[in-house]
Amino acid sequence: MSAILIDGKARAARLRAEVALGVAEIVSVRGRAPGLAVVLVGEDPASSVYVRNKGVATREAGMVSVEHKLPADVGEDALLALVATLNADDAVDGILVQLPLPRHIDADKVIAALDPAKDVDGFHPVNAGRLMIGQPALVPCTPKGCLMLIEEALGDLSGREALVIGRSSIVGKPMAALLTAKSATVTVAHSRTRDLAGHVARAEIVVAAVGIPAMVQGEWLRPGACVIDVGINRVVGADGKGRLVGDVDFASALPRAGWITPVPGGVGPMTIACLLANTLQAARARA
Ligand SMILES: Nc1nc2c(c(=O)[nH]1)N[C@@H](CN(C=O)c1ccc(C(=O)N[C@@H](CCC(=O)O)C(=O)O)cc1)CN2
Repeated sequence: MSAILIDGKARAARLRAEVALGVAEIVSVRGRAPGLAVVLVGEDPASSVYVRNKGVATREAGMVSVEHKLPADVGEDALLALVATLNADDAVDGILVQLPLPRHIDADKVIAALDPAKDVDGFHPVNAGRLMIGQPALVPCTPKGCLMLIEEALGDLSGREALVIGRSSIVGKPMAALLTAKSATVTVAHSRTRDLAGHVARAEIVVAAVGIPAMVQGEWLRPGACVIDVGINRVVGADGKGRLVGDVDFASALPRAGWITPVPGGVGPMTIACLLANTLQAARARA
């Protein structure tokens, strides 16, 4: 048996089309398209690509995208001043500061300076707290997209055994909160977890977000599990060419899983589609 491949690109395209319809509606009511401000500090090649792709997707959905590119040595104060300006700008419905930031900048301080109502990444402590206590919030894009893919594969998640591998504020923790809100029984594994293979073997849902290439072995999986691979790891193959691999060993997982996301083409496209959905949500709330 071979797992069903979860097509994140196709699901993301559907979500983007839904967002575009919502944008047209808000434009007809409010007379102005939602505006997203994206801040990029430095010239990290991957971040530059993500920011460019976000700009393209935002405009394709009918929204306004404004990119602010700052040099890698920009001071924290200057970045905080830009955030304050964007917070106060009525044409800006959503603000996103691309991560990672250079080491001399305190990312937590910058995120905390965002207006929570414009925090379309869902990283602000107010949004993180609301998610934890089950109140309406802007939810981080990657786990939001993962949940959509899981629900589409499995339907009702109530009582399902879920394992989230990784406890970052961007993916692991919000993912665990979202699955808990759907009444799944959630375990969070991390670098200190003993017997990771044993936890994986019990899980009907595995979300791998550790950033270690092919760490999760297919033989560990419970047969038929729904495997969501958040990892985007650049490795050099035996042929000397660079390629992307996830946190799950795809070749060994494919015959054992029930559903699996590929890398690329799984979770990644959902991240950007959910950013558009969050920007529309923020614009609606502000309208
Ligand atoms: N402020 C934020 N910073 C970062 C986030 C985020 O959600 N907000 N997430 C990641 C990067 N990221 C978006 O910013 C992102 C990563 C990957 C993809 C994607 O579509 N990946 C493709 C492969 C792309 C490639 O070839 O490199 C895929 O998986 O199919 C989109 C967005 C960290 N920073």
